[in-house]
Amino acid sequence: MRSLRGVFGNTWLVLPILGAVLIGGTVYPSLYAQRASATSQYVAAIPGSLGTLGSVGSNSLPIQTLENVGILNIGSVGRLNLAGSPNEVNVTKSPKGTDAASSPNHGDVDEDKVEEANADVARSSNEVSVTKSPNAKESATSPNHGDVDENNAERANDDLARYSNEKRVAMFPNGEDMFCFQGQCSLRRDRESAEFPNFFLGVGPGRSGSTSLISALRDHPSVIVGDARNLYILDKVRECAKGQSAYVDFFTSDTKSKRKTHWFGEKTPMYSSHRLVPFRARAMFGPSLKLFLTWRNPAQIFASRYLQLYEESRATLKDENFRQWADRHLDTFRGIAECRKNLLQKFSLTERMIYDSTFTIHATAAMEEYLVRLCGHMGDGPHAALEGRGMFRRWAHVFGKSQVLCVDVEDQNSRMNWVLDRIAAHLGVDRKGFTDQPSAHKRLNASFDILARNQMRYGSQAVKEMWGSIAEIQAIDRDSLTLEDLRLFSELCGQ
Ligand SMILES: Nc1ncnc2c1ncn2[C@@H]1O[C@H](COP(=O)(O)OS(=O)(=O)O)[C@@H](OP(=O)(O)O)[C@H]1O
Repeated sequence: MRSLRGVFGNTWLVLPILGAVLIGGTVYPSLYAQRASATSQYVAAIPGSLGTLGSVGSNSLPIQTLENVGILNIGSVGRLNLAGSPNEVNVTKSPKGTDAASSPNHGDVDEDKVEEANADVARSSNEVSVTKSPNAKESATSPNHGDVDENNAERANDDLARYSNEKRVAMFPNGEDMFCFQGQCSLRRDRESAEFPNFFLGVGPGRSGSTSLISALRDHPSVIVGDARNLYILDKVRECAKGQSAYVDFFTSDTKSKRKTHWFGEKTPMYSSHRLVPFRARAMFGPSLKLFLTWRNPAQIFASRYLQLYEESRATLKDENFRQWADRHLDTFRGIAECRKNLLQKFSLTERMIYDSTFTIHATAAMEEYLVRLCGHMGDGPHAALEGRGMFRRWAHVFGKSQVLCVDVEDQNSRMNWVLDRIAAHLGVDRKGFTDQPSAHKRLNASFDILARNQMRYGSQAVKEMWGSIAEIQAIDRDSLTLEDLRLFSELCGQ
């Protein structure tokens, strides 16, 4: 198995770090001090854990533990010499540079929330500012796009190194790991101390049937769904910092004792597009979190979204026809993808490699934080659909396949009782608690026809172009898939 060191081929960097840590941090005192301070964070986060965690901050960690806690692996990521790279990091702009560069994260819905989430990412990232591009006004608003100059690359490299040492994983004596991300550490799977010992999240893209899934879940007597429809917790650093207590206000009517026997959960489509959410969720709930990933053909998602905006929030469409609207988001998507690709190339990595089984989740988290800081992420739930079935790989990497259940909207449509069987098995709840539901048997691509009629207001050319956009969106998913992705998709979706 390739380790990160193997991937980067910089074993020589690891040895001094290991030496320094083992002799008590004399050569790399800051590394050691940071690790010790991270220990106090764990202690603060976990009531009653002082005794068990004391050893994490001691001066005599065995090598095995250092490997396990990720310090060596992550340390090696942090030491990569991005700043000293002979080639400057140039983020290629998408063809329609202005739109794409201005806002990697903009979405059509709830711009406030999206902006807040962006600001959170920027704040949490020590604000690596980017060199202003010719579209200065708009680029400047985004921490994430544009050309990255050498100083900033150097600062980013420092940030990555700091991240690597501060936000770690600790090992409990019994071999259980605890994952920390941005100061938030997962609690032990100790039912007494966790606010929500049994928690699930709906993390599928918007317009993929997430509301009907959550309604079915809400129906079960052992399942309690958050008060509001979309809770927007994990896309905000501020909320994540509260740990599981961030959720308490949304479940006001339910007592703490009920939380030990019932499943609690929420769905927020934004979680599918925010690249850091899987890591935050892992830190907040630990490895036992259950996930529901609703899936729908990305082109259908786009058609459904456009029509929803047309009905509910026409102003955000700025009178764009479907082609113009879709192009705007395709440009943003491609701009982000290009930016990530260029940065990853500096490390001789690809998207696929950082979600490969040879990468620890801690190393993937460090890399994602860095990429999100410089390149941004899609800012609206439905737009995550452009990532296509690759999204299954990301969630399975962070939680393991057994924690992720795919719910394809086509199955909700044609065999809902089969879907309910699977949901009950996934949560381990009594199947009889779900009311049998007739399948909807809606015409699933109805949105395309409705969209075509809608586009007539822009003329027949707009209808023709609409089909071009739809083909492009479908091609992104199709062309990026490997056999392995397809296998994972079939396995998780039960197909
Ligand atoms: N059972 C079943 N069969 C077929 N289609 C279904 C089903 N349940 C939900 N849907 C369709 O899913 C779309 C809404 O998805 P979401 O609930 O995820 O939307 S939202 O992001 O929360 O607003 C919306 O799609 P469109 O009708 O194409 O707009 C719903 O009709």
